[in-house]
Parts: sequence; C-alpha cells; structure tokens
Amino acid sequence: MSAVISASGLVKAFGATRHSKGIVAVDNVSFALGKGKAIGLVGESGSGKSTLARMLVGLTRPDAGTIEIEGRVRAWRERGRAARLRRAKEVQMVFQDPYGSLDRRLTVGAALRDCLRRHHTGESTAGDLMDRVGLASRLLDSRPHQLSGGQRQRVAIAKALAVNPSVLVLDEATSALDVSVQAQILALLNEIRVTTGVSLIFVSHDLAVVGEVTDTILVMYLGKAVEQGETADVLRRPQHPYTEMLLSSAPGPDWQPERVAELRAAFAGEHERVGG
Ligand SMILES: Nc1ncnc2c1ncn2[C@@H]1O[C@H](COP(=O)(O)OP(=O)(O)OP(=O)(O)O)[C@@H](O)[C@H]1O
Repeated sequence: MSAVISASGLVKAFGATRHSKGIVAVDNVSFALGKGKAIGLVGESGSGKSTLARMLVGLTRPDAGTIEIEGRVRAWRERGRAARLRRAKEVQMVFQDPYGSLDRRLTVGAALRDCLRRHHTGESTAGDLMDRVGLASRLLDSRPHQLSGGQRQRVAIAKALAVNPSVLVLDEATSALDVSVQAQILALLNEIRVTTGVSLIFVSHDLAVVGEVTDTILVMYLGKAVEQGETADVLRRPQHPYTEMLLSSAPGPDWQPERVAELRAAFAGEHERVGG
C-alpha cells in the first residue's frame, strides 16, 4: 500500500523540564493510511488522540518522529503563507463544535467563497460544495446560528472540502449530534470518501461509531498505540484488554457493566506493573 499519510515514531510531551518528562501525550505512535481509506483513532479522554490529530494537521509540532504526506516529509521549519496553504491542502480538520471553525458573522456562502478564493480550488462553486454535502443552496444566505447542528457540521465539511485536501481529520465530529443525525453525517463522509478518494481519520472515544466507517483502527491508551489492526478483527477479536474494555463500555445489547468494571481494574493493574 502506498500511503497518502504516514506517521513514524511520533512523540509529543507537555511541560517537560530537565528533571521530568512531563506529560507524554503521544508516545512513539506510527501508522500509515492509503488513498481513500479510513482509520479510527480511538481511546478515552486524555489518551492523546487530539494531540496526535493536531500534529497530523500541522497545528502542533512533534518532539520526535516524522509525518509523510503524499511522499513528502513535513518540514516544520517552513513558515509563511505558502507553507500554510500547502499544509491546508494536505490535511483538513473538522471539529466537534463547528462554531469553532465557522465565523458567526459570515453567511455560509461568504465563508465557502472565501475558502475557494484563498485556495484557488479549480472550478468548484459554493453551490457545488453545498450539493456535495447534501445542503440546499438556499442555505447559502444563512448564518451558522440559523442552522441545525447537523447542517452546521455539513457546512464545516464543505469548507474542508473546498480546499480539496488529501486527508480529512474528523475530531469527534459527530459526537455532539443526535444518533440519527450522526448516522447521516457518517454516511455522507463515507460517500465523499468513495467519490473523491479523500482519506479519512476519525478521532473518537466511541469504538462502535468508528467501527461502522473505518478500514483500520488504532487504539490509544496514555499516549501509546496499544492495538492496531483491521477494524473487523479489532472489534471481533480485540488483542488488548484495554480495547476489550472500550468495546464493553459501549452500551449495546451485550453490555455488561460488571465486566467493564472488572476489565478496568485488570487493565489498571497491568498498566501499573508495566509502568512501574
Ligand atoms: N496544550 C497542552 N498542555 C498541557 N497538557 C496537554 C496539552 N494538550 C494535551 N495535554 C495533555 O496531554 C494528554 C492527552 O491529551 P489529548 O487531548 O491529546 O487526549 P484526548 O484523547 O484527545 O482526550 P480528549 O478526548 O479529552 O481531548 C492529557 O493528559 C492532556 O491533559
């Protein structure tokens, strides 16, 4: 598989001093993702998923390791507008709260046209982008607060697509939505992946959601990738007790709260032994 994006030995620590390593948010994580493929980065709060995602997008510089996109190693020294625009074309990110990426004062149309202009992306119009994310073009005159949560997230996806990126990172992008809206957005993302060949990275605490839409899964715990594999294998035969715990904590027909508590205790014990 020739990878569209690959990470090798990524490390990021916060608050390190001469005497302490600080918090190692991402600890030697590697993975590769092919064109048009989808990977899920899963783990509980604090496991390092967002820090990893921020490094992939270019918002946070790793302490060690490399990121290669379309065969080109990301050079962190490069600053300025050209480097920023190139990084934007490489990887786009959609956040949980679309208010974070949408200007409240701009209409949807103005925001999309602004993106298209800045990135000189071919022939697409704001109307085309609306079409691609399943929104009626009459909403081009709306402002973010006039839209539903699902519509706002569609606009955030349209803005990301305006740049025509190789990779789209979705950081808990459907977590705040109702289950049925969540399913619609996931279906939309899957369709976009098939039609455009964009590669998708789903960052989520929810293994069940990620399981629906990914080819592979990387499970993170305390900054480390504790398990990585084909989605079907990871869901059916988890190799690591932490993955098993994440799977059992997703409330479903087979949910057993006692088993979750048991696994959590067992895993904490194991981790102490490894860590100590
Ligand atoms: N800017 C920062 N300064 C200091 N510590 C940070 C910073 N960003 C993240 N951390 C720490 O790094 C660890 C990993 O955080 P991160 O946000 O990447 O995890 P996460 O899995 O995405 O969790 P969440 O879903 O809650 O965002 C946590 O212990 C967090 O407190």
